[in-house]
Amino acid sequence: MALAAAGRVLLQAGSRLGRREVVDGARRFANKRVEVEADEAAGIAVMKLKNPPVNSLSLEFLTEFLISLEKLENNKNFRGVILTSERPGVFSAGLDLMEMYGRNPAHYAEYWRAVQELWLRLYLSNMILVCAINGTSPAGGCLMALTCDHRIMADNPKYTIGLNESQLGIVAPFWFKDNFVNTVGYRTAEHALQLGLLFPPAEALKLGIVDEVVPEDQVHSKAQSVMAQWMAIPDHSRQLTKNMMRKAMADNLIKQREADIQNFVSFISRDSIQKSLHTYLEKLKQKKG
Ligand SMILES: CCCCCCCCCCCCC/C=C/C(=O)SCCNC(=O)CCNC(=O)[C@H](O)C(C)(C)COP(=O)(O)OP(=O)(O)OC[C@H]1O[C@@H](n2cnc3c(N)ncnc32)[C@H](O)[C@@H]1OP(=O)(O)O
Repeated sequence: MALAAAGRVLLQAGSRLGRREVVDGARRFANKRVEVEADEAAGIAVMKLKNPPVNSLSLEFLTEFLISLEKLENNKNFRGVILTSERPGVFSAGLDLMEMYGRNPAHYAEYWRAVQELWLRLYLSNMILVCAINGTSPAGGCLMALTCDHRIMADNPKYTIGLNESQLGIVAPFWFKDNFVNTVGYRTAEHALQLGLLFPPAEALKLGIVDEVVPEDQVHSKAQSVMAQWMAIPDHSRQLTKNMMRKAMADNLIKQREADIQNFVSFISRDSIQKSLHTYLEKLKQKKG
């Protein structure tokens, strides 16, 4: 119920943005930041993140992504989604730092609600989600991948994945932490979260952050073959099992959603946290010059 209401708000936000949909033979639809190649006969869609330069999860991106996902969820012909980046090299740089820096409390609250919504929608999706991680994926990018049922990462040692929030002077919220703990186990999560570690593919595989590492040019074909394997399982039994495994964790956020937003707003508004973000943003800039 709460999810449906939030979804309506996002749809309204989407139309406020005035984005026009491009429909190409009903097989491909795109808004500015998300491209969907939808093969209705096969029941599979490929969702490509395309929010240059680094697929950061801005409020506009989150809104467009949620609208595209909802379209697929509402069409019962679609059973599986492959999530990937349109720009190989960066899967997603995570939450958009500019949405959390130098804004007002109302903006922080709106942004955080959308971040929660993305996580809940992906984590509780009835569809099979396969993540084709074709680039670096820190923090919120990693979280997005963690919501999927199966993760395949490109074997490129330049790419890393993990929850690096503590390196930015911020804290991974409890539901990021829970999702991570449920994936890699408590001790690994405790260690990695405190140090804000980012792992190259081989290490990520060893720790269970990803399920498979394959040569870069095989990420998409592998995602298709994994999807075929998952599609062979009857939907009702797979969905009931997924729900049984995930519901308690999602409910834990749903029941304290407003408190979580308030925590985020007061945490991110602190002068000390804004200073940390400023320092990190400067570091990103200096890296270039
Ligand atoms: C008492 C306890 C209470 C607890 C309460 C908890 C409350 C909750 C607290 C807050 C929780 C927040 C959780 C946050 C999650 C996140 O996801 S934070 C984001 C983390 N992301 C990163 O650290 C990645 C940073 N980026 C990079 O490392 C690199 O950009 C890259 C991804 C490796 C790509 O490198 P490259 O291709 O070389 O591109 P760049 O030149 O570095 O970047 C291009 C431009 O993009 C900008 N940019 C990069 N990342 C981001 C980003 N995440 N958001 C916004 N913008 C980004 C970068 O600055 C460049 O900009 P220009 O200089 O203007 O070109």
